[in-house]
Amino acid sequence: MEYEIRKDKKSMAKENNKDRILKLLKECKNHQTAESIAVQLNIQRNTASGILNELVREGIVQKEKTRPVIFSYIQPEDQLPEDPFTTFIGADQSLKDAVEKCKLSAGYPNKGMPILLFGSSGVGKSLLAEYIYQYAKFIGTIPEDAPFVVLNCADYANNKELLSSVLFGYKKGAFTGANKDTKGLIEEADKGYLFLDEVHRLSPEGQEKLFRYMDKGIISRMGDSGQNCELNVRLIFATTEGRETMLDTFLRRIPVDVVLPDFQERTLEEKYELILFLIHQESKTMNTTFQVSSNVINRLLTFQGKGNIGTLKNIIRLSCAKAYNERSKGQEVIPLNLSHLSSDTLLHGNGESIPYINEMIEVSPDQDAVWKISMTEQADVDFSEKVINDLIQEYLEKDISTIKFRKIIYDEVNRIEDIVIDQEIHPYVQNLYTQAVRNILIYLQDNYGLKYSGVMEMVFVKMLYVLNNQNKHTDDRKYEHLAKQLQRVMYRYYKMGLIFYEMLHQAVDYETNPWFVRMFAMLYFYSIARDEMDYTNAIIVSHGPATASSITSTVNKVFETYIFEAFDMEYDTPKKDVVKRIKRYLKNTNTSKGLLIFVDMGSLLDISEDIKDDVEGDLGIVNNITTEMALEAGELILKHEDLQNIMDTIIEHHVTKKSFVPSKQKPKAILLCCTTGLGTTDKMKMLLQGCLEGIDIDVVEMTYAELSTEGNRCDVFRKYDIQFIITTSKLMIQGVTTLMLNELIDERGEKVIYSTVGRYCDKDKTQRFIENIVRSFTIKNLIGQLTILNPDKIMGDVEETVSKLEILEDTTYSIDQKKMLYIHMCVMVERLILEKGRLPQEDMTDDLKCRESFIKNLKESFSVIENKYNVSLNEREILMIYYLTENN
Ligand SMILES: Nc1ncnc2c1ncn2[C@@H]1O[C@H](COP(=O)(O)OP(=O)(O)OP(=O)(O)O)[C@@H](O)[C@H]1O
Repeated sequence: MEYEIRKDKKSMAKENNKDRILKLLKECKNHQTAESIAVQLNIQRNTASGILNELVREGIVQKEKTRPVIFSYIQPEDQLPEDPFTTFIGADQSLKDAVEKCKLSAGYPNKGMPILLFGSSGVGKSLLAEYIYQYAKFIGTIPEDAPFVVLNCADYANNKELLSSVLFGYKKGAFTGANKDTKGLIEEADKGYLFLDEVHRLSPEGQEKLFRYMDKGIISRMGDSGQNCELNVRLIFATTEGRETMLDTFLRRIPVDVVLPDFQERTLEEKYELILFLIHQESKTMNTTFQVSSNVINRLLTFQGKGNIGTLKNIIRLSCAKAYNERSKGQEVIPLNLSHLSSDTLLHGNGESIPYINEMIEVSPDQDAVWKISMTEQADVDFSEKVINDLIQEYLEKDISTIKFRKIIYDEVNRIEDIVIDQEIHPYVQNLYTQAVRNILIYLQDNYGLKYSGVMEMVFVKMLYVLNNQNKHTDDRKYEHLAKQLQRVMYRYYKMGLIFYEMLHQAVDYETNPWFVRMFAMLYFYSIARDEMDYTNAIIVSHGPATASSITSTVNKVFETYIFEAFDMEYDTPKKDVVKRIKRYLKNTNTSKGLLIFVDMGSLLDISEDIKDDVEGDLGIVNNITTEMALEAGELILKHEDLQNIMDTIIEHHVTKKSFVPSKQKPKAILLCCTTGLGTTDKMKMLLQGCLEGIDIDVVEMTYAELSTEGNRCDVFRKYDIQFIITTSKLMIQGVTTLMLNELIDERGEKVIYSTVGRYCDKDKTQRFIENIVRSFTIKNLIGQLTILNPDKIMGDVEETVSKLEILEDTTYSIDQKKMLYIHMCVMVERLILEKGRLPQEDMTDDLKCRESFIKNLKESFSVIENKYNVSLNEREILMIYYLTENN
């Protein structure tokens, strides 16, 4: 209750401020800035700015983009009616291009330009058709009273004659029962719009008649071939089928087509807006306020089922009705939570990739545009391509110093920061992005020494919001080109930009402008990092896949800045290649304060001869690098000691400290996590242990349920230094790499093993470990090891079951999904035969109730195995299989 009261006060205060601002603007003749209004009314500047922008959107106030921006009241006679598309959700996001095309089509004179809308069922084709019609009225290409006629060709699919007569009309006597001349719908639509839905159902003769109209503007009624009637009808077509099912002659006549993406492909903000919009509609219908739990929103955001927005609308209707029915007498605010969603929806949305937000959202009938996320006018962000291009050129040609280079980048990044910083973000989206961005920044802090800051977090959150809502599409290729150029100059930051984007993509499915996001991240990190110009440059050259990088990441993290650069070398890299790499690095580096190189082999000490001419200041090389040495050097570098002193101190300390014993370390382990079935992890553990020949690493196991809920808070992370996790279902644990079982034998598995186990194991042992894995973890071998059944036979039967299931479910599983299904089902059959470890029945039944068709299909495809092995599936087993077909 306290929450509601607080919220009410807040919205009341907002209303109050809105009135006050409007009053002030009406009264004063001069233009006002957000700042001047804030001062006069004694309110926060960003509150004033938020409200002003809202008034701009409502068309009551206008804004001039001077610096600073000024606002003024628009006299009512000057206020324009609003473009109908402003209320079409997605018009400024994923449907932006589509809407532009619709506007073009509607704005075209005379018969307009016929337009064809493609999209799956329920994506909003009919709604968009109506919007096109409204827009044409709005811009005056059709009169206010123009008709809008809809015909769904599917309704007459079985009677093509009837369809033709409904569409084109008929003459008396044209067929039995035609007892008077009758107008067709196309005539009814004269001077307006005709919307033909499911147009692929129209017969070839019907299409011919349409072509005639489209080419010549005339039609003839059925049975009246002699007489033509001239019409002025604008056409909109829609189809759920692909382009390939339409006649070429038809497609040729339609200059504009539009594809509406599925719900799953919409931006996060757009999905959120759609959901809240639909709840708001229910709230208006029932005249009731709903208090929506964030769980509900999360589930709906990740809804994966068929039928798109149409289905979502039904789900929301049903849920609201259920919640409404359960209300107690006199209850004014009705909670809407997971218990109101159908179990089918619960299965189809998992909320997994969306960071968890614990917040209630109140939707009441009288709230105006409650769903609207874009609260301020969207800013356009863009890097000045020319500035950065010229800058890189100059820098590469050594015409400008690093300081100047950094300064210009700093200014450019600041310019963008200025644009985004006063964007007001919808709290829900803000929370989502903040969670994701925070995790990434902490990861970068832990691994690359990039100091986390709240301001940095806020800038990123706002920048992402702006990009996602940006009105214009930035040209990705432009950024690709810029980023590639910059990569040469600042590859460390390029790497961070890349990590930033990849992690963000995983966390919130972020897709818009990937290159821009990388660029911005890279430049931002670069611009706020400490000025490396002042320090001696320091690099570590070491053999082994990640020896140098592991030392540098420790040191950089301790000092919270990027002091050391790592050069990881293959064991057999020849000296001349080492020299080449260092020279390449030196080419773009200012070394006036000297260069310190740590190496791991005495033989590298004499590379000084090869590189001394490339270094401006002193050059020092020290052998036998250890983390302690690097830490000590890092400290001295930050104290601006000169290179000679740094070297003397290190050599003095570390020659005598040769026997330094590091603190006791946790045992290393690989963590196995399995949903496949009880006992499977045990066998996999043995298999993996067998591969580890002479490598001192434990293999530990955990259940998926515990690991996925507790994450890295699980005890196992306290006891062991977990190298990586092998899992059979998707899993993300902060700070630890996870490998899907099927990735273990891929290139990725090899990379992960090299960067973990390879760090402290010699090359031969690591290589042997990988080879053992590749040999042991083939599907056939796994099944042979995990079960006592004949692997060929059971695999054959399972393969048959899975392909039959694919046919019945009318789907194709990915190769990875299939691999997992094969392993799981084989192990399951054995479990069932032995009647041990049968998964418990309880709790899960509810979830399956609405999956009747899947249950039926699975049982049917499984019947071969059922009969042959005399086993049967309980509901929990079915659910496990269902999850594998859905989630991977
Ligand atoms: N952008 C949107 N904003 C608000 N509601 C929407 C939007 N898009 C779709 N809807 C709602 O979703 C439902 C389904 O949309 P619509 O009937 O237009 O889809 P369709 O593509 O024509 O589907 P079908 O091919 O099954 O006829 C409608 O109730 C519509 O109001």
